[in-house]
Amino acid sequence: MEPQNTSMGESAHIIFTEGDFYQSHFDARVYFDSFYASPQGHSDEDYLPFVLHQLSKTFSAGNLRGQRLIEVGTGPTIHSLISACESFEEIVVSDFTDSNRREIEKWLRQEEGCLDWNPIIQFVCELEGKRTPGEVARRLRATVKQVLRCDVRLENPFHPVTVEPADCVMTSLCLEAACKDLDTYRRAVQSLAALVKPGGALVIIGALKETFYVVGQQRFSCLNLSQSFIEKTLRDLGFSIQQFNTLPAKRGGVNQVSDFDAIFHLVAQKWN
Ligand SMILES: C[S@@+](CC[C@H](N)C(=O)[O-])C[C@H]1O[C@@H](n2cnc3c(N)ncnc32)[C@H](O)[C@@H]1O
Repeated sequence: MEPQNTSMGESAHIIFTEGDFYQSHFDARVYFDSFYASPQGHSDEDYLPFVLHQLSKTFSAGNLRGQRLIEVGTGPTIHSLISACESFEEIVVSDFTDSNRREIEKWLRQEEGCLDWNPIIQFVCELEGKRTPGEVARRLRATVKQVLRCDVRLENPFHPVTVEPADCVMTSLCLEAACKDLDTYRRAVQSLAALVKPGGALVIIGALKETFYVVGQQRFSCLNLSQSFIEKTLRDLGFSIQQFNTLPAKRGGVNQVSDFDAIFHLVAQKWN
């Protein structure tokens, strides 16, 4: 099924690209080459340096640590875990798409032809001035204990596997891609919230007012989100928002690969 304007009598509607579409159309390698081949990320966006800086600040502060971190909708990426991996004993990563999980497993096992995260790891090491890239890669490979299939639209995203609640649950650019409407988004955040231990934290990276992004020639839908809706969703679930940082899209720039107004990074703490 192609996401396109579909003639339905008088009206036309756009099909939202959900999980199954990712399974058949999301190219992990093209995604990596477009957005993660260097620390600058895609030339139309300032997304990647902003996110790496925010995650570094979040996990260097020292108050966000514990036994387990779960990342949901990891895709084929590990950049979000570079700063976090020192603060947790065990990391669980997950994605809907088989090929994305395979790319992560290839990197974890250092298989030939795996994605080259060295430039990004090096950038974070220079930013933090504490660890060498070799130490980071070793720590990360030792800390990621599970690579699970997940579907954020389910009450238990890892069904039929059960994962014990964690000190930190993180997700990056997944929910707006996976959820076709605001109700689905709200329910997905609720499922992630249930995976956070009392007193633990939810870290979300996402895009505001985004309706699409492009990977190679393939266009994917995004749910148009506002900051106020995200904040209300989290407060209603018993979270206090500790940080909500935004980076507006490049001023005057032409972004051919997406149409977001801003990138956000938030940290929210679950009340006991
Ligand atoms: C834009 S990518 C983000 C990947 C990565 N987290 C990042 O920050 O670059 C969106 C990811 O959401 C995943 N995804 C789509 N639908 C999903 C669902 N229902 N449940 C879990 N993940 C889903 C896709 O497979 C893809 O890896």
